[in-house]
Amino acid sequence: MKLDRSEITDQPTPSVAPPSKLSTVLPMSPEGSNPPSKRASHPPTRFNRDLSWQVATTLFISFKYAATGIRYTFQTQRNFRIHIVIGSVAIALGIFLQVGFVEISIITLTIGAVLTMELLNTALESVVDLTVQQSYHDLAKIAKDCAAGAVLISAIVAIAVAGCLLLPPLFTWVQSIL
Ligand SMILES: Nc1ncnc2c1ncn2[C@@H]1O[C@H](COP(=O)(O)OP(=O)(O)OP(=O)(O)O)[C@@H](O)[C@H]1O
Repeated sequence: MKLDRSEITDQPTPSVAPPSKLSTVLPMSPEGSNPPSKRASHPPTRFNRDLSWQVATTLFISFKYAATGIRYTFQTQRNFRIHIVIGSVAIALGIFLQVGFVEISIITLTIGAVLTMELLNTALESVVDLTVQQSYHDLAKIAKDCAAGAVLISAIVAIAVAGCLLLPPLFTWVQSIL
C-alpha cells in the first residue's frame, strides 16, 4: 500500500521547483525545463542544494524529516515491520540467553543494516516511480530488483549471524531445562 505524501506530513505536496531556482543550476532550453544538451556539464557542487525544494535549516528539523521517512517506511513497507519484529525477538533472545555484549552488538549491527537497506530500497523505489511513473522501463526494473536484492542479502546475512550466535546457547538452554 502506498500512502499519499500529504497523509504523512503536514507539509503541502510540492509540485516542482520554481523555474528560477532550477535555471540557476541547469541551463534551460527556451521551450521548457529540459537542458539543451544531454551532455550539459554538471553544475558546480556548491549549487547542488539549490535543486532541493526545501532544505532543513536546523539539526532538529533534519531529525524530524528522518523520523518522517522512517515512519513512512514503517507504515507502507510490510517487510520493514517484519524485520523490526524479527530483529527485536533476536535481540531479546540474546539478552535472555546472556550471550554477551559483543554478540548482542553484532546482532544489532546486522539488524540495523537490514533496516537501513529497507529504507534505501523505499527511497529508491520512490525515485524510480517519480521518474518513470506507471510506465515500464528496463532500467527501472534493474534499479528496483537490485535494491530488493540488497535487502535480501542483508537479511540472509543477519539471519546467518543471529543463527551462529544464538543457536548454540539456545540449544544449551533447552538441554538444561529438559
Ligand atoms: N516502472 C517499472 N518498470 C519495470 N519494472 C518495474 C517497474 N516498477 C516495478 N517493476 C518491477 O516490479 C517489481 C516490484 O515492484 P515494487 O515497486 O513493488 O518493488 P518491490 O521491491 O517489490 O516493493 P516492496 O519493497 O514494497 O515489496 C520490481 O522489483 C520490478 O521488477
